Amino acid sequence: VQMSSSPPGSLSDTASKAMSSPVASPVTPSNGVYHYQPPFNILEAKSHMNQTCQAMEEGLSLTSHYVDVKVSQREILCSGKNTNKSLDKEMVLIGNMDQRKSLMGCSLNGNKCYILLLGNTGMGKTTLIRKLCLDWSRGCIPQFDFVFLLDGKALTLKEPNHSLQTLLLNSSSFAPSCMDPEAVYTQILAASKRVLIIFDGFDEVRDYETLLQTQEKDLMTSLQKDTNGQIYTIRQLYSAILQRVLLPGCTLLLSTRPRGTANQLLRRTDSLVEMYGFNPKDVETYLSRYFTDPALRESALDYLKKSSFLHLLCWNPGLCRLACLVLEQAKSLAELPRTLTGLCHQVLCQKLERDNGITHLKTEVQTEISLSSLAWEGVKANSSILPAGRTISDKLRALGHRTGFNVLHFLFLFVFLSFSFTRTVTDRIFQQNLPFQSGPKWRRRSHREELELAQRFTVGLLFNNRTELQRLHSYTDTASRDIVNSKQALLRTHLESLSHDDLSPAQVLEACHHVYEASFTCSDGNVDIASTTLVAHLAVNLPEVVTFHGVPLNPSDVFTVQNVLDRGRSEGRSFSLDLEDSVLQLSGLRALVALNNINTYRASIADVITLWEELEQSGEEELLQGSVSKFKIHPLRATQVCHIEHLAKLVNIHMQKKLSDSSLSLHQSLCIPMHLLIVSLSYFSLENSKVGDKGAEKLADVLVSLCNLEILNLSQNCIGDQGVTKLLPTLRDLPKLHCLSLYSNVISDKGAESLAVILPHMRSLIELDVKYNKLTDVGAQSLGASLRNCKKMKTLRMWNQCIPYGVFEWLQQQDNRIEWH
Ligand SMILES: Nc1ncnc2c1ncn2[C@@H]1O[C@H](COP(=O)(O)OP(=O)(O)OP(=O)(O)O)[C@@H](O)[C@H]1O
Repeated sequence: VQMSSSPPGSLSDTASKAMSSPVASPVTPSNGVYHYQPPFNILEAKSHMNQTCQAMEEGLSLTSHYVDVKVSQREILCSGKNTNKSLDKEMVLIGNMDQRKSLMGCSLNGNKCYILLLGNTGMGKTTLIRKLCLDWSRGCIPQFDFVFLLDGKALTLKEPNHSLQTLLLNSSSFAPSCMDPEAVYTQILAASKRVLIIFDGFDEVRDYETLLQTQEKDLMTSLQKDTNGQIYTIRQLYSAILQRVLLPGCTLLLSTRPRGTANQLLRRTDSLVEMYGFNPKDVETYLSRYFTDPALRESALDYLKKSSFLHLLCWNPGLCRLACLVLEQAKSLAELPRTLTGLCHQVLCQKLERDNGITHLKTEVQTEISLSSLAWEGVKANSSILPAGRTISDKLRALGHRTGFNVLHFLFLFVFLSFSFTRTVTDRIFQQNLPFQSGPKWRRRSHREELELAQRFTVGLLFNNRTELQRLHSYTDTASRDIVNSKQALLRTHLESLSHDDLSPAQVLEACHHVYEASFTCSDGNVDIASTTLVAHLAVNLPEVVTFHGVPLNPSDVFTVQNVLDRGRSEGRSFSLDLEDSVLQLSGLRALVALNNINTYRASIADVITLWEELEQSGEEELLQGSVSKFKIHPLRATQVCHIEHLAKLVNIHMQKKLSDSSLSLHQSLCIPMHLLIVSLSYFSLENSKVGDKGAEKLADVLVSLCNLEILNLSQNCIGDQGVTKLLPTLRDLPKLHCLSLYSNVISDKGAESLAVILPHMRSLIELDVKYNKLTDVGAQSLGASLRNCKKMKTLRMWNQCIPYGVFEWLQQQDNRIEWH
């Protein structure tokens, strides 16, 4: 990740060598030019940071194991209409090809003051942040003299015992001891532009949202005054930093998982950066760093490539690390886990066995509170933190640490869930916590990644090998069999009674995962018949159009979906797939499109074209032909200007009858279905897509081909007179266009006059909307006059504040055939 444009061996390092003692002012005038003077011994702070940030986890260090991942900048769509913004929706979802284009590295160039780093569990946010700190300590980010890494988990500390000074100098990743904290603090305040504060460890966006809520006025005034000796809670201080009450000039970097609503946060954020995990090459790099012995490395890589699902799970760096742990021990390919549950189960057993933990754990369970009830309490409270008020022995706590719950959240959950098949989890509680529940409580909770993972593990474990399960608790064989049997039956009834047509796209994906975990977790290779009927049941009952619209599909998601759809083939089913806004990799798109029981599919046009090009290059004619003929764009939902460009490219392919300029052959036959799809398009909406005048010009080229277009919605797009003038000749030639919306653009009288000239030639037009543009009475009257020659026109929406009501009434009297709004 390129964090800065300046070379290592930076200004601040050089300067700091010369300035090892604190100076009174960081900025001193000399000859009228201000030279920045670093305030204290930066080298000492950097050396401390270097040590604290190096270690990733047991035996791994950033220097030896870090894989340079790319991050992607995402656009924020602020329509301003939605008061309860969900982060997932408000960020512009981009297809794989656009994603690649935006892999440009995260530039902390000082202009971006509020940066949000997004990524799901295990995607490497903390690791990236540590690398950033390490880079700073090595002088690669010279624009910051102070970097403070603050822990989100500290929010749970309720006691008011910090001032800003002690928070930064004692509770962050900063130097362990400061010779003259007062002086350093003064420097920090005076040079807040050279301060980077990083918040890591919050579970989700919601945590930040709550910190942005308005605080009491007295408290804010007191914080602003920053009176010496005054102390606050961590929450108050975090909140004041995020609300720019404290250190207003500093740069903020917040890391979080992307779930939850983020109304206020999105408004403040300057830059949104997302982590996409490892690509196949990164996985190889990781393995080659993890396995230093060449023979071991080769066999691990070979095993991994042969275990499809495990290989795909490595897309998540956290899971890649777990995969390496099992690869390290695997003696044969057959031993490798085939599900997420299997992977976590093996890692857990490995860790427990190494620490001789099973014995401890069994004793603990018998003498202490039951771990299973703790697990369910945690899941029910949506928390991975051990429930407060419970007395948990130090031994158990230490075991939790050893098994990695501080490192990998889900592993921790797994430890506890392994015990959920005990009597303390009654059938009623078990049923209440099964997936796909409805009701307001669940609507809120169902967004929780932890809960979904817990449910997935539960299903996987239930169908796991009995002896494996028994390794983790001390029940007798019969008792454990009864418990598992009764819970398996409950789960089966639950899954089979689902109304599949009512499942949301995300729930369909979850269902695919559940049945996959149930079918393939069992490590002895004996696939349980009951669990495979779950796959068949889902495949038979899925609706004909399976949509994952707007649900990002990672490589392992694609695998489980493919598993169910493919099973549908043997059950005589075929499907239409909606993969629009599913942000899936090309390999995933290819895998799904290649299924021969897929009738049609929709996906990002740019990704689809790239797939075709790849198939053409690799000479896979049959697959190319299939993927062209199955592709469907109708009804087209274009929401960004780049979608117009992609559509233009598609039209171009159709016109030229070849995929690219370098294509040798024409694909006459391949172009026919595409041609039909494009020209059959009747509805085209680009509402609120920042089209602008430039986009309008590109759009005009595309619209030429859409001769069946009936409805065109271009509302809220900043299209002005120039843009509308470019569009008009094309609009005039669309023979079927009966509804045109240019609502809420910036068209003024000049544009309205051009429109008035063209209107009588748009013979099918029935409804025109130019409401909330910049027309005055002049433009309104031009349009009004033109309407007399528009035979079919029935409705004109044109009102805005600049048109006097009298003009409106007058127009109405002139032509009462038209409905005026
Ligand atoms: N770039 C990387 N290079 C090497 N290993 C990585 C990288 N990113 C992540 N990892 C591995 O994945 C593990 C999980 O990563 P990390 O803790 O940074 O994820 P996270 O996004 O912060 O997760 P959470 O949201 O659960 O806190 C790390 O402990 C490390 O082993």
